[in-house]
Parts: sequence; C-alpha cells; structure tokens
Amino acid sequence: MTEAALVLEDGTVFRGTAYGKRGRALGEAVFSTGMTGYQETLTDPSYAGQIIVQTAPHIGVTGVNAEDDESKRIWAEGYVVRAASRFTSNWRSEETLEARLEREGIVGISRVDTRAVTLHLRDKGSMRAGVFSGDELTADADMLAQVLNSPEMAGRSLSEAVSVTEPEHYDAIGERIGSVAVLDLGIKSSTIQYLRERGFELTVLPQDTSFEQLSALAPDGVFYSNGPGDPAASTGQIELLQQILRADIPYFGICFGNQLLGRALGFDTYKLTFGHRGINQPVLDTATGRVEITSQNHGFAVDAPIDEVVDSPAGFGRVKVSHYSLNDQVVEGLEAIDIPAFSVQFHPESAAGPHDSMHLFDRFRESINIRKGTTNA
Ligand SMILES: NC(=O)CC[C@H](N)C(=O)O
Repeated sequence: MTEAALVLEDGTVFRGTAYGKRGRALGEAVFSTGMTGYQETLTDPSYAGQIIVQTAPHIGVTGVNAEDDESKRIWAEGYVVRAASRFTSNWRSEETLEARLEREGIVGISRVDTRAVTLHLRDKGSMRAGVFSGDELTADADMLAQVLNSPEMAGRSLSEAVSVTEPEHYDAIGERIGSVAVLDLGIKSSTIQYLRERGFELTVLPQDTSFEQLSALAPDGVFYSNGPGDPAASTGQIELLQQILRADIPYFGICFGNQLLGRALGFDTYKLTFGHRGINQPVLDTATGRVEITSQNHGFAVDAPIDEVVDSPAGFGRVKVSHYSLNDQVVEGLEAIDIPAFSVQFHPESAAGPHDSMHLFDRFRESINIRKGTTNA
C-alpha cells in the first residue's frame, strides 16, 4: 500500500494511503457532508481549486457512470476519504471511482480520519492544503512549504478556467417559452437540463461576454450559474449584471450567481469560516415560512440584513433576503422588489440532493412570462 499525506497550511499532517493518481494536489481543503452523490460532487465545477474531504465514511461503492456527471470532468483538485470501497456494486456503474480518479489525474488519499479533519476545519476554518503521494511524498516541512506557496481562495478568480470559450446553443425541451442567455461561470448539466425543460432555448455564454454581445441575442431572461472562486474577484461579471439589471431583463442566479447579484446590488460578500457543503442544509423561505432542505456548496456569502427590506446600495430599488440558513442565519437568497431579479445561494437543481426547491425554475419562467406580457401590452 502506498503511503500518502494530507498537509494543512497550519502544519497539521494526516497520514493515509494513496488513492487515485499518485502525485501532488494543492487547493483549499473543504468538507462536504453529503452521504450520497460523490460523482456529482466531484464533477461540480464549483469545486475547482479545492480538495474535497468527504465526511461519509465509505466512498466509491456505486462506482461512476457517464450519465451522472455534472460537467465534462472532475474539477476538484484532490480527494480525501476514510474508506475507499474495495469493490463496486451497482447496475449503473461503468467504472470504479479509483480508476476514474486515476484517469483524470486526481490525487487522493484514503484511510484518513476524516472526522478529525472535519472537526479541525470546522474549528480553524477551511484552509490551504496538499495531498502528497509517490515521489511527491517528501519531508513534512518541504510539503508544508509547497502548501504555503499555493494561492489562497480569498481573492481567487477561477471563472476563466471552467467557462466555455465559445457560445453553446441548446434547444428548449417541449413547448418553447422563450430564450435565456446563460453566463457560464461553471454551470452544472442539471441546471441546463431543468432550464430547457421549462421551455427555454439557451445560449450558454463565455464568462467574459460583453453586454453588447449578450443584448444582441435579445434574451427574454438572463441566468448566472454557480461557479468556483471568490465573487469579489468577478468585477467584469458584476458590471455586466448591473447593465442587465438596468435594462430590466429578468434575472435568476444560483450560488455564485447569487453572490454576484448581491454585489451588483451593492452588498458585500465575505468568506465563511468553513462554508456549507452537503445535501441536507435547511433553509427558510421568508415569504412562505416554508423550510426547504437544500443542496449547498459555498464558502462565501452575501452580507445583507435578513429581517428587513432595504434599499439596494447600488440604486436598484428595494431588496429583501428571500431565504436564509436555519443552521447559521447566513443569507441564502435575494429578491429585488422593484426589478425582475432573484437568486439563491443553494442549489435548486440539486444533483446531488433533495428536490424541494425545484419550483424556483418555475418562478423564473413566471417572471419571464410576466415581463413578456408587459412588453406585449
Ligand atoms: N457553488 C458555487 O457557486 C460556489 C460559489 C463560491 N465559489 C463559493 O464558494 O461560495
């Protein structure tokens, strides 16, 4: 069995067994509490630049298949598990998880006390880390120096790494309701699917699209996806969104798209200590009083008051926090009252996770229908 080490930037070292590719992975260590859905987690582009620590103790038992990917590849830098399943047992499995990790060059580590790692990250906060095995497994001080040389997540811009470089077109599924311009900041395939199923024809656009290019499509609505990195570093996309809001085009954003709406409206964003990553995160819908169990993956959040309607600091009228976390009262959704724009910090497309919030895609469709009704009147 090949040895491996997980080295955290505060000097803590966890030893284990090499899993996946041998080598070195550097990134921000974050824990995810999902008990299922490791394939969707690994292929979620929002994990770019991160090393995922799975709290579920047994990983890989259902293998992987081509259908459940959320994007074209695994985006996580590194992978930390307690027990890597020694066999795969599922009728849909096409490959073992370890073979997939190796094939995609993902350096992992198993036989790590992931509870201890999680408690450590919960107390000290998400931090830079490295997974080292094979020739890269060297003296602790040497590995630590490499971790300390790696980029911090705060201030990091990763949209360019994950976005399409050319526009991609998707037809509506079923009756066509309208067209949506999608800014790809690391979109998941389930989101594309659910938007299409609502009757939208989509043009998925590169992250550096200009307002002129976007408005040339005359979209009925604009959608900003989830994505990796620090929202404060996305100044171009924030300015683009302000132009979209000024043009009164209906807007819906998920996760990174919520943080960018927050910033476009003039609020700040900040880094959470250890973030929310998992598939059973309770959120309160402040309009209905309903609690939804949601899928989440975020390390940053919008800084806005959760219990009052406030004026947008950037002059876009009144804004309210539409959802907040029942674990720690972090903002989980925004709604502009005077312009057609809303967003959520969690993942209505789930994948993996519960479908409680799927109705938000219908809400986006309604906001577009209302707007079209007004325009045609
Ligand atoms: N899933 C996402 O869109 C994540 C957004 C942002 N990168 C964060 O960590 O908060």
